[in-house]
Amino acid sequence: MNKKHIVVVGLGGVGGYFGFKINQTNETSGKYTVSFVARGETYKKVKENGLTLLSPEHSNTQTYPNAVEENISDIQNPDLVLICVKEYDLENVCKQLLPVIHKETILLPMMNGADIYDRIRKIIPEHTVLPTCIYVASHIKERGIVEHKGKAGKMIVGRDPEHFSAPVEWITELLDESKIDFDFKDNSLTDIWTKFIFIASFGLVTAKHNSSIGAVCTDEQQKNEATEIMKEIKQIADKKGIYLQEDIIDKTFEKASTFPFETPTSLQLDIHSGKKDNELELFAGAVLKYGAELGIETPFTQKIYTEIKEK
Ligand SMILES: NC(=O)C1=CN([C@@H]2O[C@H](COP(=O)(O)OP(=O)(O)OC[C@H]3O[C@@H](n4cnc5c(N)ncnc54)[C@H](OP(=O)(O)O)[C@@H]3O)[C@@H](O)[C@H]2O)C=CC1
Ligand SMILES: CC(C)(CO)C(=O)C(=O)O
Repeated sequence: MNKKHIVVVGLGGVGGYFGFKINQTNETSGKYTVSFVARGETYKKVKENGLTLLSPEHSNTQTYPNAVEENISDIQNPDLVLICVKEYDLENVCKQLLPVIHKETILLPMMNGADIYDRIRKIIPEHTVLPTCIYVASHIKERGIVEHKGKAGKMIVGRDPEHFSAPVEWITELLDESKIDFDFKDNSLTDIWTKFIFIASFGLVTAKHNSSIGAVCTDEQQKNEATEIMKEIKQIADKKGIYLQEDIIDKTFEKASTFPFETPTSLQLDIHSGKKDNELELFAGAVLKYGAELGIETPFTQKIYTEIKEK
């Protein structure tokens, strides 16, 4: 039997952490074929030196996949594609994947955001897409070198609602063998939206004020702004039939208060470091789009979206 071909697209914080784990296990077992897709400087570095992960979980920091590709078009017969890019690269990646995937290829987006499944579906309508929620704290230290801090990363992977019976057992086996902490659920949407309500509200408010998670929990104005954004997201989830706890807003503040006071959010860091791209559309754009589609007013998200855009 042919080995399953696993492709990791994007070797940043997420792809560099989870892709490393899958590949390092496979270097010993040889059970799968693993390819990494990276671009520019990252491609050159990983092709030359392998992928480096600095993490308390791995004493051997290097891993070398079966192939490193610079272009998605060079991938052949992928069985599983881990999409590990920021939201602003998603459509571009999906358009390039469409001609290289085969009928049975499964797509596993490892990204934040409530609308990722819908956005992939628009470009890739037929294939199995497993909606997934990711928890990890990892970032690019240098091209080809990813640093992971804190708790072990975790994935909550769900069945595709449109391909509920797609054979995914081999994927859970792969994650198990790779010693990745994961839950597999029939429906992962509650997990995805529970994380979304947190990162969207805290991301937007910290980005507006260049503050911190602690400041959003304690400053009256910031707390109020985050609360109003969460209310809008809760209404959207309700209308979409996605279950969120009734006291999700209190629960979200409780969770946020367990973070060190000064913790920044990724959206805030991206906006205030003047990076060319950021995930504002992922956090606010999605709320505005769903609000308009479902006839739900989203004035607080609209206001903060405009304020951040004007920065
Ligand atoms: N990092 C974290 O701790 C967490 C991140 N997330 C979410 O996960 C998603 C991924 O984030 P993260 O890994 O941090 O992002 P990064 O920016 O660290 O990594 C994304 C990588 O994808 C690469 N990439 C983009 N397009 C292509 C392409 N066409 N071909 C090859 N490589 C490509 C980028 O390349 P280049 O460098 O050239 O731009 C970059 O290296 C986001 O939605 C984020 O919000 C969720 C939980 C935690
Ligand atoms: C947990 C949190 C909100 C802070 O780092 C995050 O994951 C993010 O900003 O993307």
